[in-house]
Amino acid sequence: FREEENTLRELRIFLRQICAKLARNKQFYMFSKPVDVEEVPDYLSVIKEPMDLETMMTKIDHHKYTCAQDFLNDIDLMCANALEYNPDRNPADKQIRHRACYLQDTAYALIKAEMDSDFEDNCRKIRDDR
Ligand SMILES: CC(=O)c1nc(NC(=O)[C@H]2CNCCN2)sc1-c1cc(O)cc(O)c1
Repeated sequence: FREEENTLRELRIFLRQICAKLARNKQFYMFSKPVDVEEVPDYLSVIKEPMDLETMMTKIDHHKYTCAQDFLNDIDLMCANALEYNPDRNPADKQIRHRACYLQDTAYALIKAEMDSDFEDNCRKIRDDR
């Protein structure tokens, strides 16, 4: 059991580094904090489950992620929300969709590049056994 806690601690440290790196990128500014309903008043009537990088950092600290895929699922949610809220062909919507896809691809690439697949397999086993 102590080994499992060590593995999950290592996962949290790794995910914080990934999350911080994404949040530092100016191109992902609009994904860094919860959507500001002052700026986009109808957002919560369209998007049922908002997600952002600050919320994800808090979820790491609350031990909500037991493997990298759980973290990537929230990245996928954040991206899907942006595509859903910005469907139109106008330049503003297109740019936000592009940024959302770029964020998603960057997150997957960072994790695949820096995470040992055996480590992720171990984390998933811990998740599935819980
Ligand atoms: C994150 C997101 O999905 C988002 N989408 C927007 N879309 C629009 O403004 C489109 C909607 N269609 C008509 C043309 N405007 S603004 C916005 C946003 C940007 C920020 O700088 C902070 C923030 O919290 C949210």
